[in-house]
Amino acid sequence: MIKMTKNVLEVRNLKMYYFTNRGMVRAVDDISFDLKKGEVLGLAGESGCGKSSLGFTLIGMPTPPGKIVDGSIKIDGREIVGLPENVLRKEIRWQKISMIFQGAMNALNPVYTVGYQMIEPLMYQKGMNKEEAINKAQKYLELVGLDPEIVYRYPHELSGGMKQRVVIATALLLEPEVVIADEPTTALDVVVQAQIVNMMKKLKKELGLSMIFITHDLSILAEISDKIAIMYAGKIVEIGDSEKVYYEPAHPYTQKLLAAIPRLHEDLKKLEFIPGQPPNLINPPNGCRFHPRCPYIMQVCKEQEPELKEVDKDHYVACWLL
Ligand SMILES: Nc1ncnc2c1ncn2[C@@H]1O[C@H](COP(=O)(O)OP(=O)(O)OP(=O)(O)O)[C@@H](O)[C@H]1O
Repeated sequence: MIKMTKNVLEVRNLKMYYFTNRGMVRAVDDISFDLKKGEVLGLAGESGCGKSSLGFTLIGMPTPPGKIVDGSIKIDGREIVGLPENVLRKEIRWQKISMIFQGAMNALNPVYTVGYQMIEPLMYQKGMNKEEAINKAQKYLELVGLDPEIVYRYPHELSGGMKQRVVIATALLLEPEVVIADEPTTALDVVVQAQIVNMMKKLKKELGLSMIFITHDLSILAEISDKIAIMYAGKIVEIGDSEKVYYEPAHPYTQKLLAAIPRLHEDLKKLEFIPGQPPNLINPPNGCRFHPRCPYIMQVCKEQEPELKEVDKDHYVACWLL
């Protein structure tokens, strides 16, 4: 039994902005949270709210023209903000924190075998010889439910679900403390999606994996997460125990987001949509960024930004109503 006590990841007041010709896009704007050993944090929010930007920032690789402008990211107690690229590459990325990129299964190189693509980091970062590296790659392929002989196959010989398992195995190869999975089930059919989610639950149990699972599909999050964080316009607006957030959402945005997903045994006519558009992150609204779309808007919401406040044990919400 893993004791869920130690924080493997501590993020404080993290800001990552894209410095574009049109202005500064505040994609990650003052984000703080902890991730404990063996815990899965589900991260959800509408398209464009900054989920992938946060993922790339956490592995120390904001996409240009993005830059970390403030804050701290500690992995296993070690600060990684400000580390030079060569140190990040040698000691942190893939070894301490890795990422399953959105759409990575379609980015496998068609001209190399699966094994060739998997063993490179083992040989260059861990100094293994080819045989040792192939053995390790095979062990990880087995772990994700694939035939180890797949190391000798080419990507085009595999189905989408198999390719996604290869990508997941590759992200785990250097035994990182934290894995960020960015929409790992999107683009797969629902049966394969369920298989991948089950496999990831198994990995979490067997390896004590700490994971950030990014998706806009809240029903998947409830299935896999211990904790859920809801992002809106570059900020976390609600974070807490997954059951609490899913069944007793406290932020009006989370409530709207959950009302917008179809659930079994419920009248489809009751499905809601969230009126309005997510804001432009170059000029986000003053006060609470959700106020122009919120049904409960008050004067204070237009003027002052609400901080995350503990509304229940380990359940934090940024809203003036609470
Ligand atoms: N390289 C970039 N340069 C400038 N702006 C960017 C860049 N990448 C993302 N953005 C902007 O940052 C904001 C957050 O985007 P991001 O892709 O992180 O959101 P997301 O929640 O992951 O969306 P999705 O669910 O569609 O992947 C958006 O306004 C987006 O347009």
